[in-house]
Amino acid sequence: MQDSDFITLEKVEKVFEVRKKAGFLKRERRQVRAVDSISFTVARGEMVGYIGPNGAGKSTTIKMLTGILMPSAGRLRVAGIDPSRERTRLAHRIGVVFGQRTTLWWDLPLIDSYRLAHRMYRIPDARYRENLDRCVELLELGALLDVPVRQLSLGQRMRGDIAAALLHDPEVLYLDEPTIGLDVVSKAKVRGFLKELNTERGTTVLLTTHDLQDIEQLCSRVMVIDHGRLMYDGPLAGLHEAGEGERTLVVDLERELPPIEVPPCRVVRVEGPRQWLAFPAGQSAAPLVAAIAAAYPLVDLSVREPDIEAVIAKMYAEKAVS
Ligand SMILES: Nc1ncnc2c1ncn2[C@@H]1O[C@H](COP(=O)(O)OP(=O)(O)OP(=O)(O)O)[C@@H](O)[C@H]1O
Repeated sequence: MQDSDFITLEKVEKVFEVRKKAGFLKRERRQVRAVDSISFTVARGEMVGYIGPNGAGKSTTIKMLTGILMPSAGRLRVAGIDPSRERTRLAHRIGVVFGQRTTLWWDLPLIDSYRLAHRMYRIPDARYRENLDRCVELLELGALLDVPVRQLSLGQRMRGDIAAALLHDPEVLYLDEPTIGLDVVSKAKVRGFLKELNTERGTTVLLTTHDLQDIEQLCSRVMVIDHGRLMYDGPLAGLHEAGEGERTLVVDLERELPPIEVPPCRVVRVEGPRQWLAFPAGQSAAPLVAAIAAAYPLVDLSVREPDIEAVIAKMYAEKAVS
């Protein structure tokens, strides 16, 4: 294994057999192809976004990469290890964070979950101390260590979960929606920490998210999966181009007025004094904001990023036309 193919998938498939009720006593068998012949490699130290609509096959891929699920076909290696055959050996080299679920002990103080990880992974004492101190400092967990996990806010718990996944120095970190439900400040903290982890420690990160800003701020490369197939693999800028992504200016005027006319903005919605203006994602908002402020009685304004679903939907629409 070389550093360039630290994670390797070759025509990986996962087919689930599901039984569906088809009458009073009858059940029909049906196959769901959750992952359909996916191939990619991730180099050591890369930080890659893995995105797609609900049910696209993201979690199934991550579960195969951790060894929880066995592929139905294809070849898969993480750090030279076949995950489903050597799950325990791999566990010492990877960390996993699921945004919607916690691996922490709900009723116990946060520090107890870390002590457990210390023993479970047989982390040498000095290494454990060093990693814990570092996480506590960078993730601002100092005041939270003695608080039972159930009393933590979502953002605090997420930071606690990330620390738990890193105490054993994993070379690979899988993050499934690490910023879901977090406020702006918590999101910034989590992103800042992940960026530092990647640059300072060279940790390889695979990130699943619905938040395009996570990708924008963290990943130089993004993969899009839909219906189990890899639809795009490249830089985020290219995805915007492929999807002709648009951002939206939400403008509050002093009073109700006819639709704003500032090209290339396109008014997509009007509600009383509030108007929504779409503009190309690649374009800077600053000159548009200045033009609107000069010509209209502006009270407030914000910029909304396109969500992943919108970008992907556009990408398909473009493909269908061409
Ligand atoms: N254990 C299972 N048994 C049967 N079908 C499954 C199972 N796990 C996943 N699936 C199906 O496989 C497909 C892919 O699911 P997966 O959870 O990987 O998607 P996802 O991209 O992670 O979606 P989300 O963003 O909603 O988490 C879906 O159609 C799902 O219903």
